[in-house]
Amino acid sequence: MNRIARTFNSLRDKGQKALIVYVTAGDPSLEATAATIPALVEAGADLIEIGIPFSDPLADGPVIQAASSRALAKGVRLDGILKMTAAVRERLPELPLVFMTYYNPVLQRGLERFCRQAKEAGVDGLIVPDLPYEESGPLLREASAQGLALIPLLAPTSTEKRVEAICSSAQGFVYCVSVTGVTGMREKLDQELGRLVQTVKEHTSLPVAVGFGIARPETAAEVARLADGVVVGSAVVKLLGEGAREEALALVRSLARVLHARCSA
Ligand SMILES: O=P(O)(O)OC[C@@H](O)[C@@H](O)c1c[nH]c2ccccc12
Repeated sequence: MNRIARTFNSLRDKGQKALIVYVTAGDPSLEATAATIPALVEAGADLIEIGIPFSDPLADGPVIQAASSRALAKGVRLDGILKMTAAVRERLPELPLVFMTYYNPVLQRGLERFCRQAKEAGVDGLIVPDLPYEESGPLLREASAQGLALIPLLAPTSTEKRVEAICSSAQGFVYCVSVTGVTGMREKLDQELGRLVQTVKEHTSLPVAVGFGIARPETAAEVARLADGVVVGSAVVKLLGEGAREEALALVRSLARVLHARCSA
């Protein structure tokens, strides 16, 4: 069993939900990211999503866009990110690590080489938001060959037919986007979220995580009633970007507290 499955299984056995935390690699520096990830885990993160900064992050809102620009301006590139990831992996052998990358950096490196190098660095899965399911075959093959999970994204606007098709080739977990739009903090979740998670659960036995717009423990608790995990990005990235590291860790602790409270669902 791989680290992603092991983590979700052991949380489920304890009646807990997964806290997935996203960080942009290299903001403010790769050294800082390498030090922040263990601190986030110590604060309660169960899985870390490492964002590879990209110049046209079309699925990202202002907070993560700004973090990506800052990292790129500092000269953060894929080779450095792979090295940083390998160092984190060495420190935290059991932590599930997922790369969030747009398709361009993958294509530039070459699908086979990208997947091999990610695997060598200790990565467990990939999220590629701008790769349409219809065109995901080649990457799915290379990722599978390396034992990397290609984690799909589904939105409240996805039709049931599409949910079914995407679930049939999904690996790791299924990422449900809670709102249509870009990443970022929001006050309210989409009314359709419950229906989407339900439909996904009818088509796969993989864990389901929900992300986009979750910033507060109250919202996380609401989502945890529906899904197996919650993804939090912008809220943490914003605080880290402001140099408010202690506040970022406090936020993660407060999210972990509600998600790791034993629930009966
Ligand atoms: O930032 P938010 O709203 O908390 O959403 C999580 C998100 O940041 C992370 O999963 C992510 C960052 N960039 C992405 C692009 C596509 C899908 C997901 C992501």
